[in-house]
Amino acid sequence: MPPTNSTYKIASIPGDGIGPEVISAAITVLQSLAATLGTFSLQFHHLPWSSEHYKAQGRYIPDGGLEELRKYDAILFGSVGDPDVPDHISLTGLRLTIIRHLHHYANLRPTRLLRGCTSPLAALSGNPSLLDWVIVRENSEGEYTGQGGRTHVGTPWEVATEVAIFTRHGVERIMRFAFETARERGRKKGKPGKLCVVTKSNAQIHGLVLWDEIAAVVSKDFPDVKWEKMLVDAMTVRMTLHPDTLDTIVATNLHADILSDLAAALAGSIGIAPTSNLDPTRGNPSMFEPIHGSAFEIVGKGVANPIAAIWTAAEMLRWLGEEDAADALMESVENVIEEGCRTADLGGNAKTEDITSEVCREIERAPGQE
Ligand SMILES: NC(=O)c1ccc[n+]([C@@H]2O[C@H](COP(=O)([O-])OP(=O)(O)OC[C@H]3O[C@@H](n4cnc5c(N)ncnc54)[C@H](O)[C@@H]3O)[C@@H](O)[C@H]2O)c1
Ligand SMILES: O=C(O)C[C@@H](O)C(=O)O
Ligand SMILES: [K+]
Ligand SMILES: [Mn+2]
Repeated sequence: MPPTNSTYKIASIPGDGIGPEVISAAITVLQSLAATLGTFSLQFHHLPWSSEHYKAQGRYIPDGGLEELRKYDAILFGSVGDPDVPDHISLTGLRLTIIRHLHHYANLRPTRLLRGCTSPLAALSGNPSLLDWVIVRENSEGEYTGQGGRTHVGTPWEVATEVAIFTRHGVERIMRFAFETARERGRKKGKPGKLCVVTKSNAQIHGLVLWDEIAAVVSKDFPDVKWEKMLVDAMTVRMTLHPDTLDTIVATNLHADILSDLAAALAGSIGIAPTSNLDPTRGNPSMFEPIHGSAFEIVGKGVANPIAAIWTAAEMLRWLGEEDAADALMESVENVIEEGCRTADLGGNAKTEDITSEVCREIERAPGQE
């Protein structure tokens, strides 16, 4: 196919902690890729929305900011969370507000063992292909709706509620998205799609029973996808002991949040794991971020692993339709890790900027680029 030379407008929100360090690395790598391939270009617009901004202005997002986001083709996000601001204020003030406003109801969290990474699972040594998953996280409701409240605050009879919300609309749309994802992954592998619906309907007897019922109804439209249910506690055991039996996984907002950190650790580090907050209707720009947070204890040391942010950048390119560029970027990343250039979380002593410059060098010397 001839190059289309599209130009994409990207809003970057580096945020807090190591967010600015890893987003700067991802942007450097993306610009090197765009310059080398010459098939697309990227224009970044930086938005300083962060806890510093909140401490100075009393809000994370300025007036009109959410509307402004709609002008972009995608959003590249770092992390939010600051030692001086309660975590629930920062997460709600920035990440969750954007996700709610732009209807990012599907959150995709791919995990695989990149070349050169070592899993803590002995069973995977010598056969990394045994771990290749994508977790589909429901990103709009469940345990994350902010419904509930506190009364009798500070007294011995204080009450707090945290209400999980499951709507037929919300559950059905994420199930359809998960079945479609499983079908598409099966098609690419030349096998039937495979979906594991994570649940906890033995104890969460209303919302998760609805979840299971809707999964069964939606499955009728996907007779080619092999699906099953699994309780979330048992799922942690299966991920650890039988990773090869899983492919696409769908879970509620909170269950998937927890399972995806486990998945990242099983693939070697939280420092490599990417995520995409998607509006699958494409009515709004989607937002891409590493799954990790602000990592306060390593801020400013130059040791943050930028690979989660770089893999995130590859997923952003994929969503924008630049599949070949995304594949080329991941090829370069894996070559760098395999050559032994690794940050401390992966057992090495390379700095953030070493990985960044090595990935750029690898992009420039990839086949066809000399
Ligand atoms: N989406 C987000 O923006 C997001 C995600 C998770 C946590 N948070 C926030 O971040 C703050 C810290 O949370 P936490 O400590 O639970 O999670 P975290 O992901 O920030 O850190 C967990 C551990 O992983 C390490 N780590 C994380 N990313 C790394 C990287 N790229 N390279 C090397 N090591 C890395 C950290 O040093 C720490 O030991 C909190 O305020 C939390 O609310 C935000
Ligand atoms: O759960 C969240 O929203 C924050 C963070 O832990 C994440 O994984 O995105
Ligand atoms: K993040
Ligand atoms: Mn998380």
